[in-house]
Amino acid sequence: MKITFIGGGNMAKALIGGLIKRGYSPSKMHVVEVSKEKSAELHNEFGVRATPELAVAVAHAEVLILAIKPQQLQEVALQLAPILAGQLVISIAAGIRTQDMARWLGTHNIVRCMPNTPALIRSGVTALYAMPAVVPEQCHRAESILSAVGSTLWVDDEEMLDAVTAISGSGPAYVFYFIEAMQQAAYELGLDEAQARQLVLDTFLGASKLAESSQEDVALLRGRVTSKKGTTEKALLSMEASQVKQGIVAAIHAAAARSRELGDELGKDA
Ligand SMILES: NC(=O)C1=CN([C@@H]2O[C@H](COP(=O)(O)OP(=O)(O)OC[C@H]3O[C@@H](n4cnc5c(N)ncnc54)[C@H](OP(=O)(O)O)[C@@H]3O)[C@@H](O)[C@H]2O)C=CC1
Ligand SMILES: O=C(O)[C@@H]1CCC=N1
Repeated sequence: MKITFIGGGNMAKALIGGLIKRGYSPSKMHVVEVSKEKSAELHNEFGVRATPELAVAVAHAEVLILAIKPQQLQEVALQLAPILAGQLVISIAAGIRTQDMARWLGTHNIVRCMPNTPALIRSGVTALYAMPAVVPEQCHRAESILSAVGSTLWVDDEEMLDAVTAISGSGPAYVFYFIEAMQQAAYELGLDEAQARQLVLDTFLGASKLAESSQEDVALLRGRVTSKKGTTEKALLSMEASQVKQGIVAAIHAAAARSRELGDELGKDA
């Protein structure tokens, strides 16, 4: 399957890197990227062809992946409209709704999805939504691309993609933020960089694997760490006092609201 990415930034790189690790041939992937430096990087790092020319890269593709910023999408879609030739269009852009893309692109053959950057190591998770006109074979195509770089799920209500964006699309950043905080504490407590890295990352990996393998609620797993009058209890009380959980929940609501807002703001015709 020949895939053309439009936009060769962070998320396109994560998908391309993951697909190559899965065995996709770089020769089957094109990238349309305006920046010469980024194009050279893409070629050197992944061996894919990167060009600023839309027409040639689109003509060769069976699937187009829109990986530009939401603010760039309308302009690119309007350029694509006259040169599309029945290709499946997959958008990974936050917020932008399929009905708006369909109007700009002149096709309903659109799958909107929300991947995340762990796709680079084939540990991503992607939620997908297909416009009603997309035939099962094309849905399968989209799923096969995204499932090559991690797990996938379908949502039948497009609005749920705003929630997905806030949870798993942006989610790696929240996890990295928590890791940064734990590393900072580790340094302050006298551990060196290598020790802090090992202790923090293995704790995240171990706790995630335990939660995944367990049938029990994570609150119960947390309870097993928390000895009466012990250290964890002290830490969790401190987090409660600082309203850490409420802060995280509020932050995720803010991200979902921003996704909806992007759709409202950028979905209007310029
Ligand atoms: N980063 C993430 O974790 C995730 C991002 N997404 C979505 O993926 C999309 C891309 O995000 P991300 O990779 O982070 O953004 P980036 O800014 O890293 O990538 C977008 C790239 O597209 C280039 N570009 C701009 N205009 C054009 C054009 N007309 N033709 C071709 N290329 C162009 C940009 O160049 P320049 O910088 O010069 O403008 C940039 O290199 C967004 O819509 C985002 O919502 C979805 C899931 C997760
Ligand atoms: O921050 C953003 O808007 C994008 C969408 C999800 C992750 N990054």
